[in-house]
Amino acid sequence: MGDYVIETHALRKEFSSRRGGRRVAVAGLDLAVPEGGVHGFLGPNGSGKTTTIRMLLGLATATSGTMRLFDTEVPQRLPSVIDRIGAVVEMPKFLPSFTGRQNLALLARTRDIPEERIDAALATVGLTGRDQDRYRSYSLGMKQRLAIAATLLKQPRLLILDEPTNGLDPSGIREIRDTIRTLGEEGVTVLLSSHILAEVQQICDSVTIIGNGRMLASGRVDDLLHTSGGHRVVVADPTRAVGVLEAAGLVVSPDGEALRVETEGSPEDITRALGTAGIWLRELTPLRADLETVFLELTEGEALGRTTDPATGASA
Ligand SMILES: Nc1ncnc2c1ncn2[C@@H]1O[C@H](COP(=O)(O)OP(=O)(O)OP(=O)(O)O)[C@@H](O)[C@H]1O
Repeated sequence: MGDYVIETHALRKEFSSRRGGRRVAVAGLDLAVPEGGVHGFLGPNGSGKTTTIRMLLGLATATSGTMRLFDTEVPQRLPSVIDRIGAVVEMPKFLPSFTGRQNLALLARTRDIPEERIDAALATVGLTGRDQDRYRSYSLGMKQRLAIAATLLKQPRLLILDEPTNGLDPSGIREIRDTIRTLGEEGVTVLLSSHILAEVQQICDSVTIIGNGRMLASGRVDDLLHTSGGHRVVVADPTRAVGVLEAAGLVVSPDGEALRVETEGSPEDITRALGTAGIWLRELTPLRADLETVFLELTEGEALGRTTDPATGASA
């Protein structure tokens, strides 16, 4: 305890379904988010990310389980830690005819926050220079960054962002990514939920991958990617090489002009087998699995949502 900014234990959330059964949105989730850096909270659509975030923020009631933020039990003691937490769960309502800066100034005044913080917040999200434009002229990405700037006014130690890149074009995604990376480097702990791995892989230090409300994997991105993705092999005679490699007990598949030797084969196994048969390598390249591949393997076959029969409790 104490090393994690967010901890949940056996967290569960059930909704009543229209058929009178129960829909299990979060099914016994143990989440542990270390302090500092960017933590990806990843899972397919409907896997329970938003529901978990809403429970952490006291916006939804857990059916059972426990949650701690900054080592403090929530929702019971949420008021004592809420000042340290910023969250963008849905787009806040800004005044369209006000500029970005005026919107922030209004928020600062109503929340009794020194207006001097506005410049820093705008700079962190990369809106300096566009702050005098009216909100209604902002692109979706700029609106999203202004929403983040608004939460930065209270200088949070934990920032929770629910799918901040949803609906953005590639340049908008890049801008949000840069903003989040900056925050992580400044020592803020960022919980970043997403269902698109490729978007977040570069900026996450650690991740939790969920499916159907359950944890499928968690840890440092480097460790999750450690599993080799096999090897690419190029030889003059691939047909003969396939026979030789398979005879050595390796799993081989064609990969364009090359061959792909699956994860079990070490570089030594491959070179030994081919060399013994007088086949000389032109190329041997380790294939590094990316987070998207790990994610797809883990979430493959995960049905979205789950309903239990009210009488038997069995999954339907
Ligand atoms: N208010 C609600 N009433 C009934 N069911 C709900 C409610 N909110 C969420 N659910 C269900 O709970 C499950 C998890 O939804 P949730 O929104 O938490 O997933 P998510 O991982 O955030 O998905 P997305 O990436 O699409 O936002 C889904 O099956 C959803 O339909």
